[in-house]
Amino acid sequence: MADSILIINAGSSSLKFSLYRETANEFITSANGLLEGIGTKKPHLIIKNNKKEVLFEKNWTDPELFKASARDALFDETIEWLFGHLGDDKIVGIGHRVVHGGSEYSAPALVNEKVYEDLKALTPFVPLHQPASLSAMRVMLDKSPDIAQVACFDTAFHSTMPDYAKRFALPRKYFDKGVRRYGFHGLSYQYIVQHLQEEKSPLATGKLVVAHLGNGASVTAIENGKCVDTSMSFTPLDGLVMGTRTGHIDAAIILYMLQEEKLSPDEIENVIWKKSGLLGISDISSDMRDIMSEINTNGAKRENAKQALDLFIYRLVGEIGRLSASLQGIDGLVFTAGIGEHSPELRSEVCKALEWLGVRFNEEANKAGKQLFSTPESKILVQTIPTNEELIMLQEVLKFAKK
Ligand SMILES: Nc1ncnc2c1ncn2[C@@H]1O[C@H](COP(=O)(O)OP(=O)(O)O)[C@@H](O)[C@H]1O
Ligand SMILES: CC(=O)OP(=O)(O)O
Ligand SMILES: [Mg+2]
Repeated sequence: MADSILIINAGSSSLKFSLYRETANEFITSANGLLEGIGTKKPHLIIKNNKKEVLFEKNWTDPELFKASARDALFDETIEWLFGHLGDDKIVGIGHRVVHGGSEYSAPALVNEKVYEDLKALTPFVPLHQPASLSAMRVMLDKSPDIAQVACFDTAFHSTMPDYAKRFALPRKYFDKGVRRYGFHGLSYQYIVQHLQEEKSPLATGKLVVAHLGNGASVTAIENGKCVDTSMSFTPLDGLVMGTRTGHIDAAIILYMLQEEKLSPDEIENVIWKKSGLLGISDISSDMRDIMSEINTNGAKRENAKQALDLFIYRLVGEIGRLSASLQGIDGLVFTAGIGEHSPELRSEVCKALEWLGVRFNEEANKAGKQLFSTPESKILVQTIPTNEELIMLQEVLKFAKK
């Protein structure tokens, strides 16, 4: 019988989980699960062990389970499997990734009914992300009220931003109501800082920009391990071009959609969160791999794909420039998350566009996936570091776990 910790990362259409089992005083991954396609006709669950062997796989065919409202039912079945798999092992703590902690939660918090209600009140700020975390939390609170559950916030890392980086130029009352720049992907940024500290990298105490480029994408300016500014703001819609989100747009476009196109708030929400970004421009896909393959294979929509990629890079480079100015120069640039970790082509284009900043890099080292791929004459250290948001959550849960 061993202690286990469950880490849950609930997204708008997917849910990832990692189960860690204590072996010789260390928590080691024993299973990783991905429940995808929530709210579509293809809900799919796959669970693998730490050797990447498939432990369990399921496709659902009941149309009732194709609705977004079936999230809890699908999650329930996933948890059933997990509890069965545990055997005599005992879950001593659960970590939930919560995208928004508002102005009140700037550190991980033990979930109780009050915390749950506080987080629920933040739903209008993050309509696609918060309901998913809350639903996973509710299922687990009802199922296992005695297990310590810890909410780990994407916003927490950014609480050190100076006042001017937290404000919009709106009448004061909005700031007081919580309409502020918060920033997201904080668990990922925290991991990168921790990794640099463990490696005793000079970047751990220097000035750096970290680019978290996944389905959601953001860049953050960090000095001496603390956040100074970031590209996402009130919600994870702002900043860079993303898979399906607009990134920064002129706020008056929303008025145009509302007043001229007579779109409803729900329709506008759908356009700006789910139909824009790489998907909107390319008219092909939200996945960077599909965009690049369309360009490389000279597909029918090659020009669209090229425009999507060019804009993604242009806006990313521009934002790195802005953050470099806010830091008054940088010592390092780090790429992470799906695109950042796996696309040498993208990293290469970004680095070429940053030559003016003193970036020099070795293309072979970049292609080979070497962590450090800047050359000795580069003014800036350029690295690829695989992120590990789950590890940060595991560390937080261990502080609360009832063992
Ligand atoms: N080899 C690759 N080349 C380009 N992009 C990739 C590659 N592998 C993964 N990606 C991109 O990474 C994205 C997912 O990143 P990830 O960090 O897992 O996102 P999330 O956690 O938001 O789901 C995908 O949308 C895909 O575009
Ligand atoms: C905050 C955010 O955008 O998260 P994700 O990239 O998982 O959608
Ligand atoms: Mg992610």
